[in-house]
Amino acid sequence: MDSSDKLWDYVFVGGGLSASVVSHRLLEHDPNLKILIVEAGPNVSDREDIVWPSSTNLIGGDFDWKYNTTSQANLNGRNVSLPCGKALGGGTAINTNAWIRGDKFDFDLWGSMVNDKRWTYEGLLPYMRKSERLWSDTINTEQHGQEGPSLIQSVTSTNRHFPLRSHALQAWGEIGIDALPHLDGNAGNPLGVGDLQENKMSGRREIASSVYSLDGITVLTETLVEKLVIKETAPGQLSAVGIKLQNGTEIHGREIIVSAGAVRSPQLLMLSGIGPAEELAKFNIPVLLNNPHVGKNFSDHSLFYHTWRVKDPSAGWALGSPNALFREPQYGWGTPTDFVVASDVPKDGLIAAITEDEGVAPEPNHPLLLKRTFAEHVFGYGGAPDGSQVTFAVVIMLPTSRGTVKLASPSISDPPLIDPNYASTAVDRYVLREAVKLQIRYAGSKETVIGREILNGEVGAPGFDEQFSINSTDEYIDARVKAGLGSCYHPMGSVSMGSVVDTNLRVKGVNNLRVIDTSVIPVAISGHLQVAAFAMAEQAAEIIFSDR
Ligand SMILES: Cc1cc2nc3c(=O)[nH]c(=O)nc-3n(C[C@H](O)[C@H](O)[C@H](O)COP(=O)(O)OP(=O)(O)OC[C@H]3O[C@@H](n4cnc5c(N)ncnc54)[C@H](O)[C@@H]3O)c2cc1C
Repeated sequence: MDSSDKLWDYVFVGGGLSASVVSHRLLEHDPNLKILIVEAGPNVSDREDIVWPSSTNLIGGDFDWKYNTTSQANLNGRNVSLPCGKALGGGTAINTNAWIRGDKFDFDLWGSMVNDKRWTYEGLLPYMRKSERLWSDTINTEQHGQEGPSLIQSVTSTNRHFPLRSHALQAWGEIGIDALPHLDGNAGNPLGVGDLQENKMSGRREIASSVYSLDGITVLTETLVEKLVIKETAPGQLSAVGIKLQNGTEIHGREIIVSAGAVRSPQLLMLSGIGPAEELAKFNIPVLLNNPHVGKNFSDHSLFYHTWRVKDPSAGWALGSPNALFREPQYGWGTPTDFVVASDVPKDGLIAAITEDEGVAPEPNHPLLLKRTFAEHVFGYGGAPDGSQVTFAVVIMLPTSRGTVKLASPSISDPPLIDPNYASTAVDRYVLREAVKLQIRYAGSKETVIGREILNGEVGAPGFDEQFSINSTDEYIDARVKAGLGSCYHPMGSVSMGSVVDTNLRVKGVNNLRVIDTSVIPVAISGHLQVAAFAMAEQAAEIIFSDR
């Protein structure tokens, strides 16, 4: 088949999560549509090292773009590794499968920012439900779907009953964080303790391009799109008419949909002449549309790990210990933890941090002062091969730091310059410090059963002589965070709705061109982006269809 012969109805640039959902739904609406997806990576849906539990070919493997950020000023100048999926299904081919929706408030802020109710929580809820098939038909039924393509398992539905589960729950309660109703963190208010949920079927990976079948859609894999073909179709009227592949082939379509992810979508727009004029001028790219917002407003959730010693490894608390329980296969079916825990931060310190960032004290109705999810905590049982350690991860869920995606060269062969600008605000540094302090109270104080009975101090980190303890100073915690903070693999916001695309996901100023992926999300979402991305793509398909 020569894909350059036809006039396609829809041409997708990138065959990741969003493209899989939108293209599948479009064809479902109208089976006569001619749809093409061009994806840089291969189809990995049958590879055992991808779909089976305990796969190791994920981060840093064959289907990871293996990006690095620019030197991060607030992280000792480190270049931070930022993995992204390079395969049909995109991130869902290598991601960790955590199914975490986030806070209702974040979506409502998105909707109010762009003045369109479709992007509020209530507006997206039908699509969150449409995308999922929850294992339970009794938990929060008005919040969850039962018929969607993505099967959602939980740590309890898969019978992973870790030996520390009741201790872990008790310990959170002892420091003031209570269990959520039905232990369900995916009902709009995740503040509290919820069971881990994952888009997996008994451990088997649910790649978006498999669960949303692409039968009937033409897919070119291992093919890089170099740029979009944009023409002046009438005086002052720009229209996307096709794409150009790296091998020089031009392909034409009635509508072009860029779904290359939050790192590559802004790059493709800029290489095609849409972006900040001064950026394009650096590489002699003719400016078709000067939009200074392309590549701005970029953010990522960040992740910090620390490890704690188990007092008595022979007690069999952690993976790797001789505990026979862990030989049961289901313990390899997902992340070894019981709970995903979401917390707010103390507001006094937050007010000081906002004042430092914004130059004035915040009004009482400042959005950050509401009770919201700022941090997420995951206490994990896979710390050491002999079961002698457990891990603690904190994720900064509501970053206020904003960075950029800029061109490194005029060639698609070079990844762009990726600068999430981690921990550049006083708010983010404060949240990190407070979240780590909470975890130290949980793991290293007499306040909790875990600190009293199970653990025996923190392991520490290379280059530091002391370990975390309840006596750790702010300076020490900050230094550890600077040395250890990494990406949580959730780039977003670089082609923002409102400033680059409209609320129908059309690129402002160019006909027949949309962007649909996490780059359009204009605010930080305190979920792990998959849920938001699936719901956004489900809604996008309906918007496209009703625009026809
Ligand atoms: C290691 C890792 C772990 C993660 N863990 C989780 C998790 O546990 N829970 C969660 O909710 N989210 C997780 N995520 C994030 C989630 O997978 C992403 O947010 C999601 O996949 C984004 O969807 P998207 O459609 O925006 O882009 P993607 O799914 O990334 O798709 C973009 C596609 O475009 C292709 N592409 C890019 N440029 C070109 C080009 N020039 N030509 C052709 N094709 C191109 C890419 O190869 C890719 O396939 C994780 C991500 C990673 C990488």
